[in-house]
Amino acid sequence: AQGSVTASPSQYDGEYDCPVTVGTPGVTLPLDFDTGSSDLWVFSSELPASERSGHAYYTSSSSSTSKLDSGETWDISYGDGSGAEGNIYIDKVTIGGITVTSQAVEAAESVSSEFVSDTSNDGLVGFAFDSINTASPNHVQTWFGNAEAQLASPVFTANLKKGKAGNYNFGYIDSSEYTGSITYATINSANGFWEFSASGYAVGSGAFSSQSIDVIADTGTTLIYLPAAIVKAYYAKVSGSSNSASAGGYIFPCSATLPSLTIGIGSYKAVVPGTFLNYAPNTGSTCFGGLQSNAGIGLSILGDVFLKSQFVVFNQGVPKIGFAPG
Ligand SMILES: Cc1ccc(-c2noc([C@H]3C[C@@H](O)CN3)n2)cc1F
Repeated sequence: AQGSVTASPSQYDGEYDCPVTVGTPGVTLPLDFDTGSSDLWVFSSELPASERSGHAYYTSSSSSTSKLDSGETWDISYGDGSGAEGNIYIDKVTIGGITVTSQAVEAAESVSSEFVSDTSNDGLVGFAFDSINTASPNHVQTWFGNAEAQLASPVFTANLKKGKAGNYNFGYIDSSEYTGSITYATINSANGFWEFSASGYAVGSGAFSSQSIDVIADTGTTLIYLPAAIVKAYYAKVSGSSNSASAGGYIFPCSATLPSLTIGIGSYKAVVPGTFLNYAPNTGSTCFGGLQSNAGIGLSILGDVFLKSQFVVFNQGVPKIGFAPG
């Protein structure tokens, strides 16, 4: 089997949500696909009504194929401090025409305020490695982990776009979605992430600095977070920029012309256009950067601002990750 699903950006490309059908009869929910976590969870009828407002949700008792995964609970926290928790049902989950008949569906009994107010999604699908799934006392498998048996190849691809719909494909690589050739990096999955070493960076037309940068590819993170020294070197080329405590990061005049950012993957030079690095308006005539410091995060993240400039192959078989111009 192979499948494809549309990925729709929320405002400012804050996240990319995809339709996922759960249960029988199916309820279709927009879920945030997140290669930085490994829980599939949904808003559910078990939430207080106040926390469900503005959201669609899964009602296990209305699904003829739902079965309680007795004794199992989940409790997840995300990088921004948001989180959710609840219990678990086994039910059918279809994405892009591919059905997993016995998927662990983590039903939310409580969600943090960030999720209540983010009405773009009704939950998340984690595409990282099973080791960081939060189900307890036993891990449950990711949807992709369960779907792999149906796929010709243990791969999914991300073809995210700036300001318009893109897609995720499962089980195949569509050569019409990229140009040139795909360059792969070996993945170290010891921490449960799609983690690899980038080979360096360049700012605009400046010299490429060869250095190993430990990064994760995370579709659930909006921006790019790199070591402070690299970020400082980037904004040194943006007149009027400053690292603003009140804004929570680097800002600059919205009229600024931003240089591109090149990230090395092996010998491949992945270029993020300067326009992608003006993320969104801040206050007044200042704008907020798509590249920010990883200080306090503990690792560097290639989030959507980077990923939407590339075609990305996530190969869980090896594991390895591949990049080509999108
Ligand atoms: C309201 C809301 C908050 C956070 C997230 C979120 N999803 O993925 C991630 C990153 C950070 C890391 O934890 C794993 N990937 N963050 C999504 C939301 F809809």
